[in-house]
Amino acid sequence: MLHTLSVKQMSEKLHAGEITSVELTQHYLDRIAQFDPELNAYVTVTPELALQMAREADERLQNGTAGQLTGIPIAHKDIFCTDGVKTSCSSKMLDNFIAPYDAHVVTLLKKAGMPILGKTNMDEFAMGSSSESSYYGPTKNPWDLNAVPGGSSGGAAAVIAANLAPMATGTDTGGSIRQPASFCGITGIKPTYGTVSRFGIIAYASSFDQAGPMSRSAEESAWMLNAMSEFDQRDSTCLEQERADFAAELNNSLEGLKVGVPAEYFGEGLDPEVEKVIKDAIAEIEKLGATTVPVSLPNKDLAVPSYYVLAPAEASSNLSRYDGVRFGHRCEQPKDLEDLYKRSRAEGFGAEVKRRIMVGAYALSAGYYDAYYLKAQRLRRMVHDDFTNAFEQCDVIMGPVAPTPAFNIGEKTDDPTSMYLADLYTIPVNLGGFPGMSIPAGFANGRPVGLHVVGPHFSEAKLLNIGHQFQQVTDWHKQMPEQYS
Ligand SMILES: NC(=O)C[C@H](N)C(=O)O
Repeated sequence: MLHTLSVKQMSEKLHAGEITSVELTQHYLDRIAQFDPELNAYVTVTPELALQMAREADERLQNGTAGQLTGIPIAHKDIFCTDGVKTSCSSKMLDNFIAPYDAHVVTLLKKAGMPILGKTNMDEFAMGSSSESSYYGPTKNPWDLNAVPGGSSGGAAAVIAANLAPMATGTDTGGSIRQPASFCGITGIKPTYGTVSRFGIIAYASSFDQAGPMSRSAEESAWMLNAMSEFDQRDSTCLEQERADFAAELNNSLEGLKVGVPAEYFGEGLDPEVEKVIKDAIAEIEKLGATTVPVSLPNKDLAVPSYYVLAPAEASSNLSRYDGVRFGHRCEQPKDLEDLYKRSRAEGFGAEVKRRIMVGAYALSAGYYDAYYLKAQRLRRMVHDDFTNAFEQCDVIMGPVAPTPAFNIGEKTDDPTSMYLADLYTIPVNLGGFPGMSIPAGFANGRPVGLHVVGPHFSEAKLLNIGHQFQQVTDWHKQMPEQYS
């Protein structure tokens, strides 16, 4: 079965001429047609584009200009602008938006020769942790159709878990790559802020937004991150630095690695089964030569409140461009300009997006700025400093990605605060701009659990090295839900 091969095996077969990219791509398109109506992981499927790109990839494979990922199909989160293809951010607001250009990430992955299967479902404008706030309805978790896949990159995680794409792009503002990766039993890494260009990624909270790869294994994510990161002057926060090889350290030994274990990540609210999976995974890493040291992240509890002032504040500004005039949803027969703005926005945005715009606009309003926004910025610095202090005693920090395995569809939709707390361990990492990775580490109540590995700025290669070594001695990343294997 083609879809059960690793990307490495697919690549070898493509290069050896044993399979063609057209065959591989068609195989995934057939699976999408068969399984996606139930999972709802794709917002748009692009068969003609996929096959056209697959034919081009086959030419490159034949004429010797193909790279490692040439011919491997990919799915893009519907937050990445894709030239000529609907880019909705899972919002009614952009339901009619055909992007006129590619995001830089999309350009780079096109250059790598990866045929685009389609665009994946997500929480509307990336605001959520369950992919339930999508205008197109919730995505289901392939491991259990009653469960959410996590969010906001829930569609991306689900397509990999269900073998409806071997690789996918995601974005992570407060946990949106790592938490769905954990919930769906796949690997995902959020790189250091500034590693991947944000050009052409629909902006949510610009000082946090960062794109990254999602795949089955750490090795595959390393290859994909190599292909998608390159300095881009169109994003002023994109780091101008020498291009790193994120796969360079994959085979290094973990002998002597110092793993920081923060007590605060194992406290109240952590599901005991998740705790056991994480402790067992850390023990496995110790067997590979690592040692653990207790570290402290005393300001952990300030992270969620700080984020939920700053992210909505940035969002209220970023989303002001959707006014029914330039692009996006426009209401029918407006009475006047004010009516046009009001009704277009009222009709185009869903409840969670409206909630955040209101919170953000309030936090930024005259007289409240110091009390909320400025204070939240100070907390952000304190959370950042917790990590830099901890990294003086250890190389990386490990803990759970989320306090629970995937929850049920509908379980948290009426309680935003409990939804926000699903990102309790991931958000602090975004506040500091650090890289963080989720790797499959086991199951709790039959649902996947990810191990969270966080490192200092620019330590992606080390994180992927840890992931790869762990995946040499475990097979959690190879497990597939029975009906999709
Ligand atoms: N976008 C993200 O990283 C997800 C986060 N749960 C949020 O709603 O902001």
